[in-house]
Amino acid sequence: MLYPINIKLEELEITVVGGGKVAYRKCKNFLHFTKEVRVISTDFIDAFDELKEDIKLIKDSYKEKYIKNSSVVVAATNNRQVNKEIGEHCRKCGKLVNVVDDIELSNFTVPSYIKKGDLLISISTGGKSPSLSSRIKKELDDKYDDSYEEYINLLGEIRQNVIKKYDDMVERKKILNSLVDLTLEELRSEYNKYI
Ligand SMILES: C[C@@]1(CC(=O)O)c2cc3[nH]c(cc4nc(cc5[nH]c(cc(n2)[C@H]1CCC(=O)O)[C@@](C)(CC(=O)O)[C@@H]5CCC(=O)O)C(CC(=O)O)=C4CCC(=O)O)c(CCC(=O)O)c3CC(=O)O
Ligand SMILES: NC(=O)C1=CN([C@@H]2O[C@H](COP(=O)(O)OP(=O)(O)OC[C@H]3O[C@@H](n4cnc5c(N)ncnc54)[C@H](O)[C@@H]3O)[C@@H](O)[C@H]2O)C=CC1
Repeated sequence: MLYPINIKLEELEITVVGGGKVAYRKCKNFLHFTKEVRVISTDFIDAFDELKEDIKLIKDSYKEKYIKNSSVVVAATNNRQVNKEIGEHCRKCGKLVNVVDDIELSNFTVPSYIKKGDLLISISTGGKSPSLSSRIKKELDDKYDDSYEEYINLLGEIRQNVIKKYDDMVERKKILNSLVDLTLEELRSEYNKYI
């Protein structure tokens, strides 16, 4: 069973090996959370053109030297043997590695997720059904709409003030717990009470 963590990617070198549909999806996801991704592949699908500002493309077949300084690696070629070699090498070096055709060799996987401002909900099935992860994501996307971005920003601002104003932990917790019962409209109108 894999442990969920939220990780700061900006400080890490990320390399995706492969230039097909799966590699493209992984790159796009990374770029929601960091500024630059390196991609090594013998060929790239055209979709990579739209990412070219934010990715560093290296057109070559995989070589160990390309991932020497990478902390996060995705093995996404269509060659099982190459993916396996990357996975085994990374595991030996203590790198984080996602082998897209071998969950056993991976020490991380990529969940489905929705992101509304700072709200992040991720879904995984332990590799049993990526299609189900994707389905659940669509269901949650309807429930947690774009208004959550503002809602969470308001909650965050109010929380900082409540922490400053109330020293009593019990009272503080009671207020913070009750704020999430309010709708966005209610929160907007109660905002001044706390600021
Ligand atoms: C283990 C994992 C490793 C990893 O890649 O991280 C993995 C592995 C594999 N996926 C395969 C197939 C498909 N993957 C998708 C889609 C997604 N796959 C994603 C994650 C994961 N996929 C990780 C586990 C996640 C979990 O625990 O649920 C998502 C969530 C995130 C992302 O990749 O961005 C993204 C949904 C994005 C979204 O909508 O949000 C679809 C759907 C489609 O394309 O329509 C299909 C075809 C239908 C099907 O198989 O269900 C195959 C078989 C390939 C073959 O047939 O040979 C393997 C290899 C194997 O199973 O060994
Ligand atoms: N984890 C996931 O979400 C999913 C995983 N898969 C698996 O992912 C693999 C890749 O799928 P696609 O992207 O659709 O394949 P694809 O055929 O579109 O792309 C494969 C890419 O790998 C590159 N490549 C091949 N050998 C290479 C090497 N030695 N060095 C560098 N680059 C190399 C090719 O140039 C090509 O760009 C499939 O084998 C499949 O088993 C498939 C669907 C979903």
